[in-house]
Amino acid sequence: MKGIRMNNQTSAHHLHLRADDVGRYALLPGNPDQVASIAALLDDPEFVVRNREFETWRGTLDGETVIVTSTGVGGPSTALAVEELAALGVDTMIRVGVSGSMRPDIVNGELAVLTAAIRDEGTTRQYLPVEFPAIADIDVVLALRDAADRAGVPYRCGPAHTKDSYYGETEPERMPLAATLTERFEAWRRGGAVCSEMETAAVFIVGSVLKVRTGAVVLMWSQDAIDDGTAPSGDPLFATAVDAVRTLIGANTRPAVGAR
Ligand SMILES: O=P(O)(O)O[C@H]1O[C@H](CO)[C@@H](O)[C@H]1O
Ligand SMILES: O=c1cc[nH]c(=O)[nH]1
Repeated sequence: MKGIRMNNQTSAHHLHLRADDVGRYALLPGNPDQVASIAALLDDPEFVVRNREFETWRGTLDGETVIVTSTGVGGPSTALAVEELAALGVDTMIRVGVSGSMRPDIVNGELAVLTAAIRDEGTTRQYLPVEFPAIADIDVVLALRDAADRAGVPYRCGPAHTKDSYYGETEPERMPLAATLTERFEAWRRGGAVCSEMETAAVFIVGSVLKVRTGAVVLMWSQDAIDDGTAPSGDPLFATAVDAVRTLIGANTRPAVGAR
């Protein structure tokens, strides 16, 4: 397999997936515990394989194979998941995650359709200079926005803040760099970031480099919910992501930027 390490020439080094396990479409939650719940919305869901933080289930939508693979937390594991899936033939990937809202008016459980990501992390700097924007594919964004409309859930569209340190975001005052973290977070907020999370920049930048389509939809915890631990339901998030994949399958288009 070109470009990635394989185990005995058969399965991808980290995901343990083979080319005939996958189709063109993948949903990418961070959390392995969410994979089966998302796959349950596909036809004929079945467990495929698990290695490390990477659990994969497979099903179909309108006859097309769709896989659900967890990426784990953060850029490094997410980047290698995108790399291995792209090498196996997946050309459309949607992150399905959880985030903290960055605006006081956002209600616990609103969704965010992410159009871009602030690259406040380290992984993507090993792919492209920071001047290169981490942006989603336009067709994936529109499919997600239409799906959120159909789901009838409140949602925002805009950029995410992607970082490496969860506690640097949620408890910056504890960090030696407290003043810098707080000042930068306020700048992201004033620039229009809707939420903060840990994987989207890697999905978008590695997707750009590998010429695959990417997008992301995330559930937003309100600031109060982050403080008191009130988890919003994941059901509208999962339904929106799966509905968007159905739209993209129906359109049957391929990534617009270059053929691999
Ligand atoms: O629920 P997931 O997709 O893992 O997303 C969020 O949750 C984790 C932090 O608790 C980070 O991975 C962050 O991006
Ligand atoms: O505030 C939050 C909530 C979930 N995930 C994050 O990365 N940050």
